Amino acid sequence: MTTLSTTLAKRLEDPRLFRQYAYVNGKWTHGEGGREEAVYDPATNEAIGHIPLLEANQITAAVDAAEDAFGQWRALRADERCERLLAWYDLIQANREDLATIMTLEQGKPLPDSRGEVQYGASFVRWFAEEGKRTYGDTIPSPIPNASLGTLKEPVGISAMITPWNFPLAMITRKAAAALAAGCPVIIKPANETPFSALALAELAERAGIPEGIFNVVLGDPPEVSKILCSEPRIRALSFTGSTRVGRILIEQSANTVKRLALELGGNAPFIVGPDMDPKEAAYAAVAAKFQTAGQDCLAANRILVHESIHDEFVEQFAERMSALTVGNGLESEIDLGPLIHRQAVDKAASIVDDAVSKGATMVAGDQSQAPGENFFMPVLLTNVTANMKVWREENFAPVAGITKYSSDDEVIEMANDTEYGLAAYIYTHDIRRIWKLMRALEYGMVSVNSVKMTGPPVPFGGVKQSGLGREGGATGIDEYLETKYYCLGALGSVSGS
Ligand SMILES: NC(=O)c1ccc[n+]([C@@H]2O[C@H](COP(=O)([O-])OP(=O)(O)OC[C@H]3O[C@@H](n4cnc5c(N)ncnc54)[C@H](O)[C@@H]3O)[C@@H](O)[C@H]2O)c1
Ligand SMILES: N[C@@H](CC=O)C(=O)O
Repeated sequence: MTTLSTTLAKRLEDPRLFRQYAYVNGKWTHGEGGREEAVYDPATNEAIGHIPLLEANQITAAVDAAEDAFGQWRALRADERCERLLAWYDLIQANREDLATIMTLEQGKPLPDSRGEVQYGASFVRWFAEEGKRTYGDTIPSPIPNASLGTLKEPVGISAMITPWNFPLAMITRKAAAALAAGCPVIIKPANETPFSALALAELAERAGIPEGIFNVVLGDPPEVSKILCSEPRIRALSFTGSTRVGRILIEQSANTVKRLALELGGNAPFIVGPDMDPKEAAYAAVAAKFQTAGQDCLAANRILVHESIHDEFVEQFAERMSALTVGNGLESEIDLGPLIHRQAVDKAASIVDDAVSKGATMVAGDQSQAPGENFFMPVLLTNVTANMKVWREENFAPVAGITKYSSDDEVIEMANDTEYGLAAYIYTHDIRRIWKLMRALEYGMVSVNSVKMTGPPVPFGGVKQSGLGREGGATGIDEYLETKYYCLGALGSVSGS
């Protein structure tokens, strides 16, 4: 196994947070078959470390460990699990600068954004630590004589989590904290592009006193590992965040074991600007909603739909604001957009732009000769975007903004819903009737009105249509990891009120 890369060694206050092993049953584990994979800093293409690719029997060993540990963990009182989770939360906070550095090195996002994600990720741990104490069952008025009926909430069992590279920490904590609080052991398979944030979380979970076997991070060839996790009958729940393409594969692979599935999949968010809006205010908001994480965000404004009466002024303001965005290595200061995750993402972005231009879109800005490195993509602004273009149909996951004109509310509703996706939508207008009409008509799991920011621990995060199943966070996020057990206590004698 390679030693710490010099870049990381120099930058971390606590180098033990940088682990190049899987974490199974409380032990740092190498691959028994000797296979490993390099992890690269997308800004420089420098290898920052290596991860082992585990063999099938090692993944099964993680399930064995989780099975052995489950009984003790579920038997803890909810407030005892809460204490462990709060200790984990405190450790994440105490190490936030190192966690942010690791994230920027493996993911590329600017350091202030990484700090924001660490904070965001930690907030789910605190939220679910508390929610675990409120997993109430019900009392049911009995239709059966002399019986008492009700429900208990019980942990679903071993829960597997497969997570993406764009939010390498928060997409783990939003799932794992809920499962742990509910009393479930977790087996996490992070994206191979960004494993080190997950492994740092494992190190901190161990320090927080989360017992061996309860928090596992497995690494390997993604299709190989996912297939084992999906077909393993002892794993009762699978929570996945990633593309709709892979989500569909996991649904199929989980069919034989009839797992509980929570799927947070792709988005294709419309950003609707009403005729009453100040074009500058709306354009600045649209730039913020489009370019976070260099456009590699499931909530990114993928299709910007602007009323014809303010379209030209909006485009002008958008272009001006966009031209002020700085692109560079996320470790440097004053950077707005880091690199894309790898070269294939750059090629995909370029092909989406080429497709749009070949079908009649106008490229207002986006000179790629200015890109500061191989994996960077300069922000692009396209106008005259139409529904036959990839930039409309696909989640572009890149800093490519496409603007389309519309003329009426009914037209924009139809345009916005013209997609298989249904994660998030933005509406910018101050007209209350329009707000209400659009909000009700949009086929999306989340609608944000006059606000770019829409997420946080109390929010039921999730999509409709092919953007997923279930909700993460909020008052119901923990339910993904709980079973409802109904009970009927009969022959109680005549108890008044039973
Ligand atoms: N809805 C949400 O909350 C949310 C949040 C973040 C990202 N996303 C989505 O994630 C996608 C981007 O992330 P990504 O590129 O990492 O997604 P991805 O689907 O390629 O990968 C996600 C995870 O699946 C694994 N994987 C990849 N191929 C696999 C296969 N054939 N079989 C099994 N597992 C496989 C990856 O290793 C990774 O761990 C976007 O579509 C984005 O919208 C959604
Ligand atoms: N930005 C999302 C993650 C999607 O990529 C979130 O806030 O959870």
